Amino acid sequence: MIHVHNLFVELTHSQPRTYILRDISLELKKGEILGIAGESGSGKTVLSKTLMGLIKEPLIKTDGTISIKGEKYSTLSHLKKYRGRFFSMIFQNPSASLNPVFTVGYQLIETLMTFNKEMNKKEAEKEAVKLLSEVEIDHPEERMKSYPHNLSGGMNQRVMIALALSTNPEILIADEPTTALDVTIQAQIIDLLLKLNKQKSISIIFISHDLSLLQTICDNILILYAGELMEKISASDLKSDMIRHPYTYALKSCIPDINKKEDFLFSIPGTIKSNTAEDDNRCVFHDRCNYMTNICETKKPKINESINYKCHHPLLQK
Ligand SMILES: Nc1ncnc2c1ncn2[C@@H]1O[C@H](COP(=O)(O)OP(=O)(O)OP(=O)(O)O)[C@@H](O)[C@H]1O
Repeated sequence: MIHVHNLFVELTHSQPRTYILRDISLELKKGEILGIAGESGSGKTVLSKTLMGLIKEPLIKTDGTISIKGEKYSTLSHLKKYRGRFFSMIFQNPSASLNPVFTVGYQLIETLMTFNKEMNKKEAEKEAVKLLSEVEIDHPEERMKSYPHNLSGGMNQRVMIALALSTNPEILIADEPTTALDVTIQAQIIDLLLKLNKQKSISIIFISHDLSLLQTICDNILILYAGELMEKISASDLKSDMIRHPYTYALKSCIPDINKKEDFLFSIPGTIKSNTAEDDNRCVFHDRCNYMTNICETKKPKINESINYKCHHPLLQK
């Protein structure tokens, strides 16, 4: 459904040249759930916004193509027509994404009528109630009259999902959709997304810091670091520690083990840095990697269709 080839997004007018996304290629199939993980600042949100053609200065796409349903685009302005109709997005904080001065019903009806010009108000109202019950909101007719501040965070996230579904998208981009919710509500929202994925064959791009969640719900996971794709791994390989890249391994080691009493929690030493022209000929993770050798400082490792990790010293070959 989507193929991204060698995508570069840079920060304009920066010295040295600064890459926000560098040489990213990915593929998303119909019905697939693709996870995107990485530390804060690794480029997860910029990648999803680039797919929707939503980035603007100072961010600029400098190279690469995005193919959607066989149509190949090298400029982002052409992606506008897919926004809403093909891609919908749900965000971290539903209460901030909904308009506080309009009822839930009004916001759904407006969106439905904007995207379906032939739909009249009565039909849109009926469809809005149907959407609210599809996202498992009780008494949907009554809820139509509620304002976002009348609803809990979990209910608002369900309304956001209903809004996202109102355009009948083929891909849902969920950017940390449960981070602002408490744990029990998180589980309900995840269950709802998985149900929609199964029932409607909607593909989902799920952005999260939470590797343990991603390995449970996704088919494949992309590990980003400083704007570069470090590894593409299947959920089953991640679960069974069939990990190649030291960064993926380090990220997974940050998940606390409930069965072990530990004196301290593991964290990756150092901090993520900007990806600049200085990284042209070296591994961008080299300065934080336990396996670093001379080659890591002089040659950038490659990731491609046959090698799913960007590392000179993949772990399983040791
Ligand atoms: N409008 C912008 N102007 C300048 N830099 C930006 C802009 N938007 C994002 N960036 C930079 O791009 C990098 C990637 O940001 P992004 O928000 O995609 O990270 P992320 O992985 O989603 O982080 P988080 O998990 O904290 O949401 C960061 O270094 C960020 O500072």
